[in-house]
Amino acid sequence: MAFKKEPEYRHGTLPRTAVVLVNLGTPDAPTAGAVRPYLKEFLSDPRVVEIPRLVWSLILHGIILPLRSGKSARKYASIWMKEGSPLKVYTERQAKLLQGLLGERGHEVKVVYAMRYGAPSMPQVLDQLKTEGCDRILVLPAYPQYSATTTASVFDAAFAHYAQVRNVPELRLVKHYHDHEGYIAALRDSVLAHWEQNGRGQKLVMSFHGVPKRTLLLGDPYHCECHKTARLLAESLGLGRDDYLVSFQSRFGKAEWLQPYTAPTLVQLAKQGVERVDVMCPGFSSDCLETLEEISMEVRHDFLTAGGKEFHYIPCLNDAPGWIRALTDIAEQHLLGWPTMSNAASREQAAREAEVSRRQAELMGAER
Ligand SMILES: C=CC1=C(C)c2cc3[nH]c(cc4nc(cc5[nH]c(cc1n2)c(C)c5CCC(=O)O)C(CCC(=O)O)=C4C)c(C)c3C=C
Ligand SMILES: [Fe+2]
Ligand SMILES: [Fe+2]
Repeated sequence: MAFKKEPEYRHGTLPRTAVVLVNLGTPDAPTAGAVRPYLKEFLSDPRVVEIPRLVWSLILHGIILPLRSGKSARKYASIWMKEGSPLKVYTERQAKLLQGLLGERGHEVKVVYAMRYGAPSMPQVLDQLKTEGCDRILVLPAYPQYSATTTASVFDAAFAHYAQVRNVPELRLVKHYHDHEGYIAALRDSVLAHWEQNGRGQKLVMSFHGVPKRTLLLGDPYHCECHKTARLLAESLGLGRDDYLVSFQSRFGKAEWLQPYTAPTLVQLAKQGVERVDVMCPGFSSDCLETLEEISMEVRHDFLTAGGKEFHYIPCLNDAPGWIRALTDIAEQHLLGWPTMSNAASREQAAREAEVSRRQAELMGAER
């Protein structure tokens, strides 16, 4: 295969380091016509559905896409914001705010966002950074917990893109931050703020996106990382073992997924006489279809129908200032060792280096 010709970029253009915040992706519009190609791209990823390709292709094109696109579009329509899909709106805001805070901390870094599926696509964004002369790239997936279905797929897309590039940039990847103190503190603060405003429920339910149970048996650490996040958050809130629950949502298909499942868990709580629950989704850094529609609408309905009285949904971290600080800390910790200081600082460093070179040259002259 032929590697592409290198673009002519503007040498000396700052910054040369970029952070790419990558989220899952979302359709461009809440219509069947826009949802279908998005689902096709997403569900064709072998990291997401581990079924022999030919069999899966028949199921996907024959059953899933025709049946699900319209149904899914109606759900998207129920949560669409005037600026667009919540997932994209919040991811874009996070990238802007991260850019601002890294700048305030003296880093000369460009922050952009990309989507694993849909737009703006990773190849498009990584190509753009190349033409701008960025040769150090930090890929920061928006997923706190590592899973092969999500995080590894983002890494695959970066590797696949650079496999076609002649002059590959330095590349760093953030694998996870499920136990990062800033992330846990931001979650804790969001719960405390909610309790302060609305009072406190009998149980705090932490619902994470599910994955097939088979992936856990094959060694994916996702399940473990979700439980660690939950334990650390519970500890930081001073909760006892009976005060909170971990569950897994968004099951897809007939196979067994991680248990317990969120919706049946809430129905069971209602039937046991639990009147008020607080529900949060710590694995999603932005609100999206799976939180706003599935949890805050569908599961709320299930709980109330089963006899529950009050269902409080605690929003995701979205653009909360504490979360942006944590995200900035995470990025900063991974940028360590890369020359990202501001122009002023790098000019000072350049002046110091020039002085050292001048002295060395003098010494070499003296030795001759
Ligand atoms: C088919 C298997 C799926 C796996 C495995 C899976 C893992 C997984 N997903 C997220 C985060 C999100 N998923 C979202 C939507 C979504 N997820 C699946 C399927 C799987 N996810 C589908 C088919 C959809 C589309 C919506 C639908 O038709 O039901 C979203 C929301 C996107 C949005 O636009 O708002 C997120 C976010 C994680 C974290 C994860 C594994 C850990
Ligand atoms: Fe999903
Ligand atoms: Fe869902």
